[in-house]
Amino acid sequence: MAPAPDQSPSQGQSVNSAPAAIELRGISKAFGPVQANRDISLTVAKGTIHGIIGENGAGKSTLMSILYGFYKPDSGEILINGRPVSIPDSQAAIRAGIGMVFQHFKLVQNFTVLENVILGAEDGPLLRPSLRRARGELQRLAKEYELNVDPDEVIEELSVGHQQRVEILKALYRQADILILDEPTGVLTPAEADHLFRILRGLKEQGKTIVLITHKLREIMEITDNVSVMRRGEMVAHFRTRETSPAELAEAMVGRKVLLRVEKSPATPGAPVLEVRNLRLIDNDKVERLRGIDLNIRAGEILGVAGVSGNGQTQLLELLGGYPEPGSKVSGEVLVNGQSLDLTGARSDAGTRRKRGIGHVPEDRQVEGLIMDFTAWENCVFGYQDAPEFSNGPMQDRVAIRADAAGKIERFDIRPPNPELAARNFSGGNQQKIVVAREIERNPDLLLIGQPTRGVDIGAIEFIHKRIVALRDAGKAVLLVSVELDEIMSLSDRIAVMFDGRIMGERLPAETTAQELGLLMAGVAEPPADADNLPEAGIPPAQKHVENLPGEPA
Ligand SMILES: Nc1ncnc2c1ncn2[C@@H]1O[C@H](COP(=O)(O)OP(=O)(O)OP(=O)(O)O)[C@@H](O)[C@H]1O
Repeated sequence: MAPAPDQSPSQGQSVNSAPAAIELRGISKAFGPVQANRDISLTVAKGTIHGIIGENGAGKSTLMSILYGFYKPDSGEILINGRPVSIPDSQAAIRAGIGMVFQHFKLVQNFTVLENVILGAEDGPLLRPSLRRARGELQRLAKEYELNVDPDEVIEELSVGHQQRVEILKALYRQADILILDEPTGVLTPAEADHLFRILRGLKEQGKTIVLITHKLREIMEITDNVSVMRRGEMVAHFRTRETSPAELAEAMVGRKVLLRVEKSPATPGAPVLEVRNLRLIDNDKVERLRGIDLNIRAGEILGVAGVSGNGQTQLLELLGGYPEPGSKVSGEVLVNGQSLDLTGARSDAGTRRKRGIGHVPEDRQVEGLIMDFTAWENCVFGYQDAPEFSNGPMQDRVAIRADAAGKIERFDIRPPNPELAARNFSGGNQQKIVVAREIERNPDLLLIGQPTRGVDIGAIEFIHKRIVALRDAGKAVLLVSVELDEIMSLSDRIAVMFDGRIMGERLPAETTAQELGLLMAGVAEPPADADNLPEAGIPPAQKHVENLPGEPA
């Protein structure tokens, strides 16, 4: 492994030797038998952006939750600006100048931006004079840090990127000097992520200290000053970012060399497995999400669907997988192995799809992929519990199901390897591995897989990619939806780009570039002559409300 640069006081302190913004000494925390943090020390210099990386379940979120007063450490000390502090709850964290932006936002959806920002803040909620002051302060902060949001907008009307800005504003309004962000870009479009990074740089220039948890080494290299690496509950290395490389960081995280690209031979496509003709869908809000999709996937082929989220990919996957939004209207034709797939009738459910050999890794593992209160072994079989190998006459064969789950946990290195643990007690990446293991190991003829590596660490990404390629090599068809262009480019045999409910074009990975795909993702089929005037993001145009599918009486 690469030598771990020291974390002697000089590394953790700023040039003028002011005390470090954060110093953790000997922090330990166990959840039952799981030692989530073991004797962790960490120094974060004032006015820097400090990355924390590590495999899924390494203990990153636990450590930051301790710093934010969510968990009480079993032992250890926390110093903020050189002074020992006790942080029994998040109010104490806020008093110590610490703010946190979680992976799953904690905003009240039917409150306005302003109400959310002042909710629970010191000067009491919703008092008239204070509301006026709060509005002024919010507008000042929003302007200063480029966090444009309308104070009167209701949260549920905002995009995810804007909701995240509200979370940041909430922390700044509480005068946070230290801001912790847990995987902040997982849910953002590329343009939103760029904007977030500009905001973070601005905050740093104002002297704020930022701790960033991320699995994306590109982000670490782009924005952090220092980076610390956790492995299996321990802090194993610290680096100055400009002195390290993605390969070195990957190795420090996983403890072995990691391939940062996918190795695969050219595809040898066979008979058509999925044929989609003129597929249209109007959702419950009467927005036309799919506007005539045509695509084919053959056996032994991976079709990657690229696009900025919100352009219909979710509806496409959900509809094919048997989870369309209730009340949506659908037309068109889908054939799987030459046989028509019921799109709206009694056999359009996920269970019937699975019996037809369609595996589905949904984009949102917590809502559609897992039952969070059920154990890992139950989740490993969820949807396939009626299969003959899991039945003992009319009863479920729990011995067989548990044995099957134990195999999946071992092969996919799901940690901790405890089949009795409820899904909600696994880290995000390990939850993802449970869903992927369940669906891939059924060896489906057609695998629908959405955001397969969201929140997944670099070693597990390598493994999941290998398994997807192996499925293809075994003659199966894969429909891959991902907002990660790198993932689409390296895994796909063909790439279809979706924009505003349509396929903008298809390309072969070897014959296209990220720039060309980016233009298609922004809705531009031909590069404009005026290259300076390229659109930035693939946000679909204002959504038109429609009532009827073509051919239906108005
Ligand atoms: N409330 C809890 N109860 C039981 N175990 C928990 C709890 N919270 C975390 N753990 C366990 O502690 C370990 C560390 O989890 P943590 O969420 O801190 O990891 P992480 O590094 O943030 O992972 P990821 O990158 O997947 O989000 C994991 O093994 C996890 O299963």
